[in-house]
Amino acid sequence: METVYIVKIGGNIIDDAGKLKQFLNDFAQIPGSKILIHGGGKIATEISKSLGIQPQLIEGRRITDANSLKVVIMVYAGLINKNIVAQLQAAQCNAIGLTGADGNCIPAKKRQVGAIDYGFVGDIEASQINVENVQMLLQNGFTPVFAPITHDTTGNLLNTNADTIASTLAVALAPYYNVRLIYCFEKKGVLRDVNDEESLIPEISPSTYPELRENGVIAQGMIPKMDNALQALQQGVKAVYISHADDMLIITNQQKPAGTVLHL
Ligand SMILES: Nc1ncnc2c1ncn2[C@@H]1O[C@H](COP(=O)(O)OP(=O)(O)O)[C@@H](O)[C@H]1O
Ligand SMILES: CC(=O)N[C@@H](CCC(=O)OP(=O)(O)O)C(=O)O
Repeated sequence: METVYIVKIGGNIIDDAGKLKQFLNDFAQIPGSKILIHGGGKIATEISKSLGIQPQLIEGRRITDANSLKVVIMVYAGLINKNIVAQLQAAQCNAIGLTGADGNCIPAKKRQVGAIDYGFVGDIEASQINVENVQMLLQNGFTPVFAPITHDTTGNLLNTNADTIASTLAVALAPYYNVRLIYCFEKKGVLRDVNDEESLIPEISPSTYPELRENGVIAQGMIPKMDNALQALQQGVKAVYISHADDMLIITNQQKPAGTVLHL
């Protein structure tokens, strides 16, 4: 089976022009088929505030009202996605920027109102992803770059967590490729003390995760990341890492572990 690296890059790296450039130059050096999924929550939060729209997040997930939706579409599908594509092109990586609506790659369902009304947030399923369209791009030498925006197939765009897009895409491609999923961010990996870079937890499994979550070691944005990462592993993705953006090439090009490795 051909290997595909699916890499997710988060808001704290995207927010720093120097770090983003370094990361994209590294990403361009990954050999073979690869897909990039980017977030950008931090920038959306800043731009929302500058427009007088107060952002609201619960456990790393954004409450997306009509005005917030306009902001995230502009920021994720426009500003961030197109800047990333241009920089990858400059690094000789034939990137093509997409939302889930493009080529109907990632259809979604608007989240039902439960205890919390998340607004215009899209939930996605691996079985609904149009794998053939993604494969067609990979087979023709393109590197898809997905923004965290999906659509409901009736004309409405929706906001979907970027970590979830990465894991769901990874699961959808798992029957066809040796999929290796890497969540890159600004810390060494999952840390026992979020302020101590030396406190890396090298391995996490479904049996060790609940305790880490209950005692608050894993909090905020790390909760959806861990939930998604473990689900991907349980659904056929061959390897999942949560690592520093600077360590990505250790995994992809040197084929050594880095950061936190998830295992069953
Ligand atoms: N145990 C932990 N180890 C590392 N980061 C953690 C941990 N618990 C919470 N976090 C937080 O999770 C954040 C990463 O998730 P998120 O905010 O979604 O960022 P990104 O989109 O950049 O990946 C870190 O910046 C950190 O503040
Ligand atoms: C529904 C939802 O939460 N969507 C996320 C999408 C962006 C994202 O995931 O960005 P990071 O990876 O940088 O956190 C949001 O708007 O914050």
